[in-house]
Amino acid sequence: MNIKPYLREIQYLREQVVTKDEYPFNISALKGFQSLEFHQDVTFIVGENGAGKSTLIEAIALCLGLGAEGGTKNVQFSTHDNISGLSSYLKLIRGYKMPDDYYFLRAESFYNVATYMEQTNYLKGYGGSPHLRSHGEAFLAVLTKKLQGRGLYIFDEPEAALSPNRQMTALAAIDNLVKKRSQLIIATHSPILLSYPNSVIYMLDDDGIRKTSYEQTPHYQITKGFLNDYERMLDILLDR
Ligand SMILES: Nc1ncnc2c1ncn2[C@@H]1O[C@H](COP(=O)(O)OP(=O)(O)OP(=O)(O)O)[C@@H](O)[C@H]1O
Repeated sequence: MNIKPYLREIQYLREQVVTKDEYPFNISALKGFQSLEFHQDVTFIVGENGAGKSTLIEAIALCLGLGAEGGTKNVQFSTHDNISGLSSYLKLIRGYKMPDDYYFLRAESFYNVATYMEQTNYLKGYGGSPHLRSHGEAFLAVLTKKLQGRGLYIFDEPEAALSPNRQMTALAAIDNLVKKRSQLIIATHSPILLSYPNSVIYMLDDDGIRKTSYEQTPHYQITKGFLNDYERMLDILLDR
């Protein structure tokens, strides 16, 4: 029996927002946004820097009861006071089964989570202190050791510390988690991760949030264009 998706949809209660001209409600991509349906395996959120991916991903994580800086549900701390109010206006539509496991892997604050895990001496599943590994090694240890499957996992730029080779390792780790009945929601800039087939890709831009295909993403097109003819691209970019 298929127990997924754990999370079916989010709905944005925009009509209840009073301060529509303030962050995060003034983000262009959110202006016409009403709801977003999740894929039972992987949902990708993409968009240009500043499009609002982290804001949306953080709000989904907060609605699920995860801490803003990441980690498991037990990790609840904040090193700074810049959490957006978006989560108060999101309604989660869940599936009929709850996941057994939750994790929010957030590249920008992973260091803080690692410090917190060390201070609280709770390193179970991490295979030792993340601080005693490279940034990329520590990320991969979360994907391959900490996450147990049957989980709902939220990742924000998991590729941040990974070489292209290790991004392919991460892709295989994501597939392994899907095969262990997990559902993942991933904000990414990685054309390697985005190739994952059992997925939907949502693009955030000034026109809103829309579904797109892998080959239509700028990530695919720009990377392909650059690598296919990097000398010509360098001529243009460097004006030579
Ligand atoms: N705490 C904040 N207060 C005010 N504006 C903010 C805050 N955090 C982010 N913003 C703005 O909101 C917009 C969306 O930011 P967000 O971090 O969600 O983008 P992103 O798509 O995740 O970008 P990136 O790919 O660079 O991580 C940006 O214009 C950003 O400057």
